[in-house]
Amino acid sequence: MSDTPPPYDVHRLRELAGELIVNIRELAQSGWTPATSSNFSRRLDDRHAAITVSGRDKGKLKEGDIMVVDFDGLAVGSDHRPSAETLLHTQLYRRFPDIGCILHTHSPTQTIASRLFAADGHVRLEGYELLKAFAGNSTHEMAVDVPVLPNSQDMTVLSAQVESLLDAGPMWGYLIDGHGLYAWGRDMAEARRHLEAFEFLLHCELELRRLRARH
Ligand SMILES: CSCCC(=O)C(=O)COP(=O)(O)O
Ligand SMILES: [Zn+2]
Repeated sequence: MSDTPPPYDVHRLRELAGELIVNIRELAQSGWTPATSSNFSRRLDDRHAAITVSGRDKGKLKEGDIMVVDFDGLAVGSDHRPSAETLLHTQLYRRFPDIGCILHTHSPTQTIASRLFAADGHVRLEGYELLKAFAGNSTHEMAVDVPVLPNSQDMTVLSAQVESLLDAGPMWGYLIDGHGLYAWGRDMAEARRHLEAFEFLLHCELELRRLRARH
């Protein structure tokens, strides 16, 4: 065992791991994390994040299923493999000091919407009261275009696409085609609010599409 203390606050890590586990279990119970999919993280400090270990059943997470990475995506003080999508988390923590929590889920609604709207490159959410759930919005009289990125197993490809989108304007999340949704916020409460707003609004768009196709 090493005598060198870890380069992060161990008490803060335990606190954040507890919060992650409670929230991830709730999301798993909603059916948003099938077949070990999805990954989740919290900023620990200005160089480290707590993130889920790759491949774990998100409905049965324990404290040992949360590990620490630096903002290069390298494991810190752990032999586990961090989420395969770690780079998509660390790029946001690096770029935005205000982001404290990132949630990535694979709900049926998110995945179906990503397929249906992939050709458009975005899903337009317009005129909904729930747009006010996104931090900084105070009216329904606006539109939010949720980007839909082509999927890739190469995280450098995906993260480069995300960087270009972030250069273009403010975002609260994005879809990846045939894959799922990324959403984030200052803390867990804000990230959950954004995630749940996306889920609700995407569901509305899918239902509207279904109903309009009948008439
Ligand atoms: C069987 S899920 C495929 C990988 C994925 O999309 C995901 O969200 C989970 O990957 P992780 O390495 O974070 O477990
Ligand atoms: Zn995924």
